[in-house]
Amino acid sequence: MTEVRDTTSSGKALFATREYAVGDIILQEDKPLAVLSRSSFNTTTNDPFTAIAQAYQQNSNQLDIEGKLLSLYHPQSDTTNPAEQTLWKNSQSAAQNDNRLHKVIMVACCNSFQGGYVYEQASRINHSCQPNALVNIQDDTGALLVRALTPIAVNEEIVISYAGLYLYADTRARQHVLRRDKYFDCSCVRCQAAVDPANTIPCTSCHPRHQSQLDEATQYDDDDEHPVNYMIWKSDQLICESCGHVETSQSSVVNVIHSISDKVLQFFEQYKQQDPNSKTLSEQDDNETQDEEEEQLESLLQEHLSLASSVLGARHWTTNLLLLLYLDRGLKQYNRKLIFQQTADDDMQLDLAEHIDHLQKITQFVKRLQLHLHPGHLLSDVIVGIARALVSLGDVKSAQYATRWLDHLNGYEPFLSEALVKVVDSLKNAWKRMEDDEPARKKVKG
Ligand SMILES: C[S@@+](CC[C@H](N)C(=O)[O-])C[C@H]1O[C@@H](n2cnc3c(N)ncnc32)[C@H](O)[C@@H]1O
Repeated sequence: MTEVRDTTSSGKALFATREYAVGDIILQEDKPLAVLSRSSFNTTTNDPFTAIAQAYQQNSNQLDIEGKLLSLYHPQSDTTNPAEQTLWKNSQSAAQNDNRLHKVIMVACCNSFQGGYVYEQASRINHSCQPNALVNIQDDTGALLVRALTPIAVNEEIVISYAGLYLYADTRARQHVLRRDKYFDCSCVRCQAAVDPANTIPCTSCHPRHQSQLDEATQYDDDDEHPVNYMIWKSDQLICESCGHVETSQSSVVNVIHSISDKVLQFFEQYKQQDPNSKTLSEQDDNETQDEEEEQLESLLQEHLSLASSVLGARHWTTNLLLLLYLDRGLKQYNRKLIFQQTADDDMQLDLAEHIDHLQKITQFVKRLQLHLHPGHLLSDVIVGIARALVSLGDVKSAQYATRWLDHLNGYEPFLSEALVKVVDSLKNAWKRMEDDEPARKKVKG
């Protein structure tokens, strides 16, 4: 049960009128009000604003929904917000002097979910970098469910993340992406907090750099006898938690952090566009070109990961999100190899040990952010990937270890697809099946 109310800083918003526990359904909309995206209709342009205009004009119930669409949020002509001014200006020519169409385009830009879906109620839900709810949309029908990610009290605002993977980035990067892609300046609690744990680097005084590079022990931070001292971003400066050394926002260190963060952000965009999994069938290249692109992308990923970890260290968001992409790719390659080889050879076992080490590091990073979100929110796919790879080794011990990893997903079941819940259950029980089969296997071997 929810209600739309006005707020002082972010327009209208959706509020809870009863308590919700984690996993409860807050809102359900069986179909969207409109689908306004390039892929939804037969659009013939590369300009995203013209694509929205074409999609709208081809929408058969255009006249019935126009009133409802125009009542959704869109910038006014006198807006003083630079991001909204840009949206206003850049979308104007696509509307070809049709004021209503211009507003529809802006409504789509400010309110649509992935796939171009715009909803009557869900499009009233504001963004927060500390969300308490998660939206799930069925690809084919556009049916939408909003579930509570954290316990929600009566009169609490329902907030979701519009930031995708960047939810786990630092404040500067999140704000940049939201301004660029969603046209607003985020005023959420996390953006206003003094401390930004995603922007953490080894202390520049305790760990002097050689040609701006960290030594390997500091970079990997896995030697318990020589712990690394970290600087945390607090109220506009980096402060060492151990020696008290300070780097102000004007220091060259901060410039370096910004320039690497910008480079990584650019790389993420390139990765999103080139990743074969995110391309539609008509966009996919032939096998040879695909292999070349894959190789290039992989070496670029490695290059960026090595830059981030050697300069910004193991706890910085750039290192951890790049590591997550690397892990995801590694697990997919592992599974592909397994299909051809049936059993994992020594090299694959070493790869798997490295993947597990990476997953441990990213899990620690997520905990340090203190977002009050379940680790499954970022890591469910890779946790299942690791468990699948462990079970494929075929021995009881590895399968038991897989179960321990899958236990990290306890409590996150309402957010997993039905198919994935089945996979998780079957992987969790794999060691019991192996144990039952063990005498028979030993007999065959003997
Ligand atoms: C999908 S609408 C959400 C509902 C909207 N507030 C309304 O009045 O209908 C998205 C717009 O809400 C505002 N908004 C959402 N989250 C915000 C936030 N964290 N900080 C500031 N503005 C926000 C921005 O104007 C954004 O373009």
